[in-house]
Amino acid sequence: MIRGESEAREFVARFADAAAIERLERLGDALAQENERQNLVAKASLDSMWSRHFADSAQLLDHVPRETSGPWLDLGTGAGLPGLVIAALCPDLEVVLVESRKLRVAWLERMINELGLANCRTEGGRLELVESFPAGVISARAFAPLPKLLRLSARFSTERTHWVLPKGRSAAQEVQELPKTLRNMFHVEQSVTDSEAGIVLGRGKVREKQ
Ligand SMILES: C[S@@+](CC[C@H](N)C(=O)[O-])C[C@H]1O[C@@H](n2cnc3c(N)ncnc32)[C@H](O)[C@@H]1O
Repeated sequence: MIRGESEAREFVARFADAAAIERLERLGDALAQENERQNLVAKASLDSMWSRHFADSAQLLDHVPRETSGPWLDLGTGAGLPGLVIAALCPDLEVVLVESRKLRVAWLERMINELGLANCRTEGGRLELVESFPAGVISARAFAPLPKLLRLSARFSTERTHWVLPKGRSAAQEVQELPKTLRNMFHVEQSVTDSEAGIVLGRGKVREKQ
């Protein structure tokens, strides 16, 4: 379990080179500033940016095989979590950020430009209106209850899709409440940033009609 900001930095550094860590430093500074204009993350979390946000996002990489090809589809990216952090850490991986709120989309696009993330793009608008494509990975943090999340994103999944869904303290219960066929597809691993939080993990195609 990660305790404190310096452990969180060390944890994130496992996944990336110095240039990527520098990108996250810049992202952290910009996020703190932007948070004064729009409410991107809880104010109280700004002092623990690395543990609450960056390590919390980066840990998803431990659940996706290195050879996985993209695109990595992040639903309801908001402040950039986890999708923008993943894009900053993995410049060779194509990452698509879906976000419906205009101000947040503008923030994400500004950061993609400022950090020079040629591997990352936004789909500004509601997920329901985004044209389907086969996603290598689907992630979503604090986006929607699991049944709704799966219903809205099923059409992007294939037999090869990895699902990495940080779900906080409700993870096990949300999986338990899924219909049996879906329940068998998913399991929960403990988060390294919060001992009571879980990440819902799975592989494969979710049918659009459940
Ligand atoms: C609670 S925030 C979480 C943001 C970020 N993932 C995080 O963990 O900090 C949920 C985000 O999903 C976006 N959102 C909600 N419904 C959406 C939809 N149908 N399509 C695209 N974005 C959506 C919201 O605008 C919001 O930014």
